[in-house]
Amino acid sequence: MAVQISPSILSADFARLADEAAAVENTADWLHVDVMDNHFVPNLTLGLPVVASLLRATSLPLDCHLMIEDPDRWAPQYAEAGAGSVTFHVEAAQAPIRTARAIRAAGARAGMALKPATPVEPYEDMLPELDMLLVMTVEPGFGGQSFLDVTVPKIRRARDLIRRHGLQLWLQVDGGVSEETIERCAEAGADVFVAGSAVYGADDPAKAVQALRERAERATARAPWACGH
Ligand SMILES: O=C(CO)[C@@H](O)[C@H](O)COP(=O)(O)O
Ligand SMILES: [Co+2]
Repeated sequence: MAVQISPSILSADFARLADEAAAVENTADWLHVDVMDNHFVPNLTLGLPVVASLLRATSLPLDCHLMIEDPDRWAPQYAEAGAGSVTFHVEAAQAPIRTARAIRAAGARAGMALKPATPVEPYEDMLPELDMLLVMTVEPGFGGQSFLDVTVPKIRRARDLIRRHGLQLWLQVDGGVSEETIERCAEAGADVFVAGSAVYGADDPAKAVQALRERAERATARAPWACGH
């Protein structure tokens, strides 16, 4: 199971998004796009028109993280627009299974996100409906926050559930992921790593992606759960 790095453009210069995407095009796997509506989270970013423009501006697949109310209505539209992956928050969804199926039907990977205090166990039965589970490692809403260590046991429990069910879904972490914290996440079982300030706050974003990948790969190789994968 390969490590994947998804730089978050929340920490990029919004006036130069095409250039900022190009800066990581050769080293990143995805471009993480944080959609915030100022209702689900106390911050406002961008929506479908910017996603449509970004799709034309980069060859990287877009990993859209929807921090919005009513994702049941909006998430399939991001998939129809051409996002490679669309992740909605379960706390905001009225019908998470229907929404995950609608994302897949529109041709994208379906992701479901959990805020730091939302447990994974109640959603065990719906994991087969998903292509990715996102464990938030900060409270959603802002870049540049400190990694919440309290979320690491949940990453471990999520990996354990995925393994026990024999599922292939990816396990993403998002928030405060840096060269200092990425190994903790990888050892606990994460395989897709979002990083905003650690990439776009660096002098060389492309090199920052490589450095994160190397650390995650080293930690994955020594992770106990990796045996048999
Ligand atoms: O979804 C979010 C924040 O809510 C993230 O994707 C942030 O953009 C990550 O930024 P860093 O914590 O890596 O600076
Ligand atoms: Co995000």
